[in-house]
Amino acid sequence: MKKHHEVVAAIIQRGDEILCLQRGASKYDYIGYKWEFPGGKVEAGETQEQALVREIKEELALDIQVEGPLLTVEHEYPDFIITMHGLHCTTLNSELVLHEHQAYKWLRAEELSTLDWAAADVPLVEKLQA
Ligand SMILES: Nc1nc2c([nH]c(=O)n2[C@@H]2O[C@H](COP(=O)(O)OP(=O)(O)OP(=O)(O)O)[C@@H](O)[C@H]2O)c(=O)[nH]1
Repeated sequence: MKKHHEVVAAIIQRGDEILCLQRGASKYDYIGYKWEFPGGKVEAGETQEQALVREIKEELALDIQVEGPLLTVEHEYPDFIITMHGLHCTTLNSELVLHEHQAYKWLRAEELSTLDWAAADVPLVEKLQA
């Protein structure tokens, strides 16, 4: 049976721009170099909000405030399944450091579709553009 992960993803808004991150190489080629929203797996005993604040601090050295839900997506990849909660966030500081990703962009909602998104993110991008 495929592993199932609960994932949180931050839609971080700064003015009218949203933070997009590019992953590096991955053992799964369908994820490597894809664009995604910052975040990661919820660990045992954590709330979605706690997991997201922790992940964004680890990945970007950024302090965020979680504002509320955008959309939850369930997506089956060839090797695992994720339930991903996309949450609207704002930043408390704007200087970020890339600890785990290879690139970032701040884009307006209408520009998001210029990137090659991880498949699970497509519904989030569509909702942001609706
Ligand atoms: N953070 C994040 N993960 C996403 C997004 N879309 C998407 O398919 N994922 C997938 O969800 C999973 C999240 O795991 P992760 O690797 O970022 O999280 P983590 O740091 O807790 O995991 P690790 O410690 O195993 O590396 C990955 O398989 C990732 O490819 C997204 O927009 N943001």
